[in-house]
Amino acid sequence: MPETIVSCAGLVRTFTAKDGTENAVLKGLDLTVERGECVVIIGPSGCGKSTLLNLLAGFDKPTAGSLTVAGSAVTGPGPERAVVFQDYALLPWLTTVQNVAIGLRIKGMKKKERLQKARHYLDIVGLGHAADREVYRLSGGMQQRVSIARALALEPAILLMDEPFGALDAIQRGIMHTELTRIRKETKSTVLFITHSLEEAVFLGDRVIALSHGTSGAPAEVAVPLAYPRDALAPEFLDIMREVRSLLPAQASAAV
Ligand SMILES: Nc1ncnc2c1ncn2[C@@H]1O[C@H](COP(=O)(O)OP(=O)(O)OP(=O)(O)O)[C@@H](O)[C@H]1O
Repeated sequence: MPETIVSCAGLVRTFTAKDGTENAVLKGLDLTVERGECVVIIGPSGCGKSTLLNLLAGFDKPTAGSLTVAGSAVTGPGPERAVVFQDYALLPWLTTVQNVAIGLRIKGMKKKERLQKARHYLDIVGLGHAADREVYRLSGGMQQRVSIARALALEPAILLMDEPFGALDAIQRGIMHTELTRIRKETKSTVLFITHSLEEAVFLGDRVIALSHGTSGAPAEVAVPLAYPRDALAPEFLDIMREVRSLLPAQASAAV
């Protein structure tokens, strides 16, 4: 039986400007994510992808509707929802392992245990050898792996990833796609991933969900029943990319 990790029902987020104008970004979104799934969110700029992620992370509160993660209502940030952003948000004055361990303070773990766990997750992201290096000396791709290790170390119910590879060059991006697939297999993580890239969406997702401006109800989605490793040039991959593109408005699909 699948276990629901994320459940949004009738989720509304309306922003009100100083002059009273209302911007209804989410108008009653229904969405679920099951344990172990990688759900990718795609959609035109400004449609509310980051708004949704911020609500899930507990950085923002819905105007109406319900939002639960791992069976509990979201009322603020928590270690069961780890966020990975495009900028790595690392502390440059700390070493790599200290950067990963620091997030574990929130769990009240002793220092020795924190460092042990941090080293374990650095091994998982392939950075065990760089544990004691100054983090700011690492490449962009390596720094993004550190931020993923920091998120994984929390052993969260879900990893929330907001365009995490957006700042990487094409080669690093490709490496990170393969790595994330491997890490998911190894840690059985549940992931909600935001991207502008159709190829990234189909490469990583079990399901790709397309938001639109003012999404209400269950958004359109495409299942990606392709085995790993996925070949972005295979006809069945391209067919799914086309299907996902057809869910986007013409201007947005021209841009991706
Ligand atoms: N704190 C805020 N206050 C007011 N308006 C906001 C706030 N956060 C987001 N918005 C508005 O909500 C809408 C959705 O923004 P959001 O950042 O979620 O879009 P997005 O789909 O992630 O866009 P992009 O793909 O460009 O990153 C935009 O119109 C934005 O201006």
